Amino acid sequence: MRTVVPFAVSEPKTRLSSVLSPDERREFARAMLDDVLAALRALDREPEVLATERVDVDAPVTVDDRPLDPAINEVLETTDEAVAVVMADLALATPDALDQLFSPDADVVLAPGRGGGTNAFVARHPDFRVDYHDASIRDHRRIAAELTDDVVEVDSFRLATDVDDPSDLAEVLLHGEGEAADWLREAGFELSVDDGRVGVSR
Ligand SMILES: Nc1nc2c(ncn2[C@@H]2O[C@H](COP(=O)(O)OP(=O)(O)OP(=O)(O)O)[C@@H](O)[C@H]2O)c(=O)[nH]1
Ligand SMILES: C[C@H](OP(=O)(O)O)C(=O)O
Repeated sequence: MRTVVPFAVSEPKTRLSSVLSPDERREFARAMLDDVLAALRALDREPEVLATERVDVDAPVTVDDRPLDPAINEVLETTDEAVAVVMADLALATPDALDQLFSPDADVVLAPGRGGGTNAFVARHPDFRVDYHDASIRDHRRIAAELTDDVVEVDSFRLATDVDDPSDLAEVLLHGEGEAADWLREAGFELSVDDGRVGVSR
């Protein structure tokens, strides 16, 4: 099985622009990527990074500057074995959580994200293709169902938590166990609880 981690290098996490500078977004995105790669390696996976431009990471890198759909679909079209795709912003992903993605021996395994995305998947069916963005889990459920009945969805808080918006940073401080949580603390972020509302302050 190929394990692919897509990574936007130059302008990542624009939805965090209100709380992080461009350089901070690059650093934070990189910390989350490193956490995801480490969690995959702890499962004896050999992740490869599908990056929008050259990047110096401790993993094989394929550069493809096209958007996610054509880049990932080319991997699916040209690979004669199962493919796993795990997003680089799953800052809560642990080996145990990721094991829920790899353990089911189904034609397609989907890990939905809060807000409707598709945070990870495993495709053993050779004709599965991706259609990311705009609540993509709906599209991927349809695409998989058109191919096979053998589809499993992962119910995992950790795999469902991708870091898109400033409100997600609280989850990283609460539950993150890797570099991304450390990076936030070193950048001066703290958890804030005000009248039951949880957020971050800096
Ligand atoms: N290779 C590749 N990876 C991408 C691309 N767009 C997003 N990604 C990665 O896919 C993951 C999920 O995508 P998003 O949550 O949209 O990440 P993002 O584009 O950095 O975030 P926003 O700018 O806030 O939309 C992130 O870890 C990105 O690094 C792309 O066009 N190509
Ligand atoms: C890539 C995209 O991420 P989102 O924009 O939903 O965070 C998706 O999962 O379809």
